Amino acid sequence: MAVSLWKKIFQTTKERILQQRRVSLYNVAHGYEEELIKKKLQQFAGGSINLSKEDNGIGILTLNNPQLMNAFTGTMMLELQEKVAELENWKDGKGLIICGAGNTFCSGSDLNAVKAISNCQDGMNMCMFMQNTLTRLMRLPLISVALIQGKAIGGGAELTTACDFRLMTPGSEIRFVHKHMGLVPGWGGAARLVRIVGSGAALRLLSGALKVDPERALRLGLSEETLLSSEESASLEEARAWLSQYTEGPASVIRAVKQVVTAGRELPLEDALRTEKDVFGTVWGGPANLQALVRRPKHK
Ligand SMILES: CC[C@@H](C(=O)O)C(=O)SCCNC(=O)CCNC(=O)[C@H](O)C(C)(C)COP(=O)(O)OP(=O)(O)OC[C@H]1O[C@@H](n2cnc3c(N)ncnc32)[C@H](O)[C@@H]1OP(=O)(O)O
Repeated sequence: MAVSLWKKIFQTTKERILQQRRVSLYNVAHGYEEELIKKKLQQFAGGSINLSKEDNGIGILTLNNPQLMNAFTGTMMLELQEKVAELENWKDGKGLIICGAGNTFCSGSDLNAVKAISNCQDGMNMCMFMQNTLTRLMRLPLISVALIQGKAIGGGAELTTACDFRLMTPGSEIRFVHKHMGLVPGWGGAARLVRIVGSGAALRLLSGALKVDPERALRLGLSEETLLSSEESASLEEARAWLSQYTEGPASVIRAVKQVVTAGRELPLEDALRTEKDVFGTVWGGPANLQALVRRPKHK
């Protein structure tokens, strides 16, 4: 009886949480025309988004367009959406590291593509497309890290704010250059930056288009740690080691932890409490909990 009740709660909760996640930020009611912008973005090819899902539950998502400092072409934006959907369905996933090829992070939108979609309709549709995708990325039930090597510029800086944490290598830089492009962030970077560093610091970084080096990022709370190495593979190994401190344990529990924190961060208190109760119901009396009750670990 108890087991079947637990299973019913688990299934209902899982469906509700999944449903919440699948409701996009923008839809036709907002004038968003996804098929139109996907067709347009398809015209701007180049580069790729590579995803490696490892047995330890850590995914490595690589922005791969090093000739253009990993600038996002149209097809890379489409591939990012595909990879986020794949990660939403990766039940064993616990963590995610986002990095760029060629020892640099990302220099934002491909300016060649930006020129061709500079009209209002295409620009707004691209903005909503990327906000939908980065919001889904942010809400993945995985602990995500942006590994910033080299430059994270414009939309690249915005992408870092869609991750739970940022790690920077010596000499790397985050810079919201939008002002110099006659823009403001369009991929949700401003809204997320305010929540990370506060409105005062966000206003200074955006209005000054300030270069944020690792030391300034640490002071602002924008970066968790400055890694020791600036070498590409060594810094990735450091990032894996850093993330593994937080992803050790059953995937069901790590994913539940991210879900309750996402609820606490985004929902009004009473909704967050109800979501926490629902997520609690998916782990209480579950395999990991029952095994721990047998083991009786000492938390010294
Ligand atoms: C809504 C759009 C907005 C957003 O998404 O919010 C944006 O992101 S708009 C784009 C904002 N990004 C930029 O303006 C970055 C422009 N690039 C640079 O400032 C510099 O390239 C750099 C990133 C600081 C690196 O400088 P450096 O190390 O000196 O390399 P190069 O400048 O020589 O770059 C190598 C090569 O790559 C090309 N490149 C770099 N960034 C882009 C880009 N965003 N789009 C297209 N191409 C880019 C650069 O032109 C060089 O190519 P070649 O000239 O052919 O050698």
